[in-house]
Amino acid sequence: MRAMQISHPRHFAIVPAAGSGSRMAAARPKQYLSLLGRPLIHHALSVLCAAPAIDAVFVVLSVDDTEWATHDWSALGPKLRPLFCGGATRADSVLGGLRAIAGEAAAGDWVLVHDAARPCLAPWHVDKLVRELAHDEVGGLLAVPVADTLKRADEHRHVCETVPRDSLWQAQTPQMFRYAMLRRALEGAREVTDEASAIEAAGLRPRLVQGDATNLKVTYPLDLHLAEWILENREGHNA
Ligand SMILES: Nc1ccn([C@@H]2O[C@H](COP(=O)(O)OP(=O)(O)OP(=O)(O)O)[C@@H](O)[C@H]2O)c(=O)n1
Ligand SMILES: C[C@](O)(CO)[C@H](O)COP(=O)(O)O
Repeated sequence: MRAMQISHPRHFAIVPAAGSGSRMAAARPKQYLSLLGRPLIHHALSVLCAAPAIDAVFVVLSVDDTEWATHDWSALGPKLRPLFCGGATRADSVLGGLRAIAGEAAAGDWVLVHDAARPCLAPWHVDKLVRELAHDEVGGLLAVPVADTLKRADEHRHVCETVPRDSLWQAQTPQMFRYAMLRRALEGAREVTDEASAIEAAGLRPRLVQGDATNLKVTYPLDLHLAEWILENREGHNA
């Protein structure tokens, strides 16, 4: 690891893409499902590679991934770097990616972790996150305020409580933290479903940067149709 860079940190994207997509129940991992004629993962990678603020985009693939090599990624340019070091969980995959780039990342460089399964990432999402967190001591994440009334269910799916939604947000990605801080946090907290949780477990408070609902995660089959609609109807149609 190099010395802390305070003045001009670089920005690296890490895209965990080593999941199996079990909830999608498709014949192949969801990151490779076709979305507007391209692998689903291609859409977010395209935005990240084109973002002026981002210096390199590391895709964390499963160790035995055989599909990556069957696609042509050349249109995305030289920033794109596959790493075959995915782990058993999302957190393991992200940590594997952080370890793999230890030789080139400095402690103070920013890392933006973005799910391969969020294909509707837009350039303005990245710009807003990077701009709003540029001078933040901790970092943070894109998120949207909860809009629905929330119910807690018992084991029979009867409502046992209405949970006040004030100050509740839904976490999205990218989640942006300093390299050394994020690596240390994930080394210490592996049972987490996002990077911010690891940072919180380390006693810090990530900042919430308001995104929007178009940056959805493709989890179930219906989400694929929603993603397609969003990309097709987005102003400027950057799909
Ligand atoms: N061992 C894992 C598990 C997940 N991911 C990645 O983390 C992101 C978010 O995870 P999720 O939506 O849960 O994807 P899957 O684990 O593939 O889906 P499921 O939970 O339905 O199996 C995805 O881009 C996925 O590829 C990963 O890199 N390594
Ligand atoms: C990181 C994330 O996308 C934020 O909403 C989410 O936590 C991933 O969770 P999953 O259970 O791995 O889908």
